[in-house]
Amino acid sequence: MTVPVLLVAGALGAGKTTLVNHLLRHPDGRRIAAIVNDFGAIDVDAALLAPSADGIVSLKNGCICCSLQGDLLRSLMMLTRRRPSPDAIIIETSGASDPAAIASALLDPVVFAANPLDTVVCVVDARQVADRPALLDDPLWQSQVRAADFVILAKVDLVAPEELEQVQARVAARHAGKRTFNAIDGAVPSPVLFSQGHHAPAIRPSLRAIEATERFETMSWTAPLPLSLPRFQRAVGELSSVLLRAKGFVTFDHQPDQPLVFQLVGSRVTISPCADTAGDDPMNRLVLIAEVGRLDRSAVTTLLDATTTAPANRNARD
Ligand SMILES: Nc1nc2c(ncn2[C@@H]2O[C@H](COP(=O)(O)OP(=O)(O)OP(=O)(O)O)[C@@H](O)[C@H]2O)c(=O)[nH]1
Repeated sequence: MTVPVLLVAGALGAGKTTLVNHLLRHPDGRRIAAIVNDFGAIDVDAALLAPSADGIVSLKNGCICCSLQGDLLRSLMMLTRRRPSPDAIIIETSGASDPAAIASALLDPVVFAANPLDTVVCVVDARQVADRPALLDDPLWQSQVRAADFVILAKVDLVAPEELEQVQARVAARHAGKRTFNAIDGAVPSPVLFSQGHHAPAIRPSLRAIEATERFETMSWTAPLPLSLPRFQRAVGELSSVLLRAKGFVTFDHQPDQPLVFQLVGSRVTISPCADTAGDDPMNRLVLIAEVGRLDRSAVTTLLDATTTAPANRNARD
């Protein structure tokens, strides 16, 4: 039994989970399984994925390009053996992953025979590139785009038409001939991503795979009590200059029954309602990611702990 693989790469917060969710919600008759890789210790992406998927495996607390490669290959084998077997398996890399390293593992002849690498896509946040074009020259971003057959320019709803043209021109200038597709909320026609025949993807392994742990560090924060919204907003304001990415679930004291999804990408924050979160998990759980050396863990913990409405903080001013 062979089950082809779609590899979804892209920087932290680019819009990978949103794209995978779109594909799971619009499977066009395919049974699609997914393997998601969160760099942090808390399972945020798996919790945000459509329950309709034909199997989801979450590999967390490391990168499938380095420390979790064995787990990735075991998960692929496990999903392939499911009955009925999936028609396709999507692998969503963590934003810290170098897809070239994952692709070379997948191009191993034994793995390829069972799980041919069908397509590699790189999701690029069009808003981030419009704001900071130099990101395209970052070695990890370059490696992610270079490894891809297609670039998905995500969040095009957040850029003006002339900005979008500039972003497209910048990608083309650095990666001549690379085909790009625009996406809003991950909406890309699935036939583009699931090709009929398998082909050699555009992988050129980088000279040296970029080790995620050399570049990024992550910490988790949890709290069992609701948070004060103004205090949390202030804390996030203070942290946003240090953080590259943060995500997770929060609950505020004025709406203690409404779990919310918290997302921070660069300096952009969104908080949106969440249908459900896992029953026994703490009501607030966040993963925070920054460049190595920039996270003062105890200061961040103290700052965030002070946003809870725990008795010790009740007298703090909002
Ligand atoms: N406005 C807008 N927001 C988007 C779009 N796509 C994704 N987002 C938002 O961008 C944030 C990050 O999206 P994710 O899909 O979680 O990004 P990711 O690449 O999976 O993030 P990591 O796995 O943490 O690297 C979320 O708040 C999304 O709702 C889009 O097309 N338009």
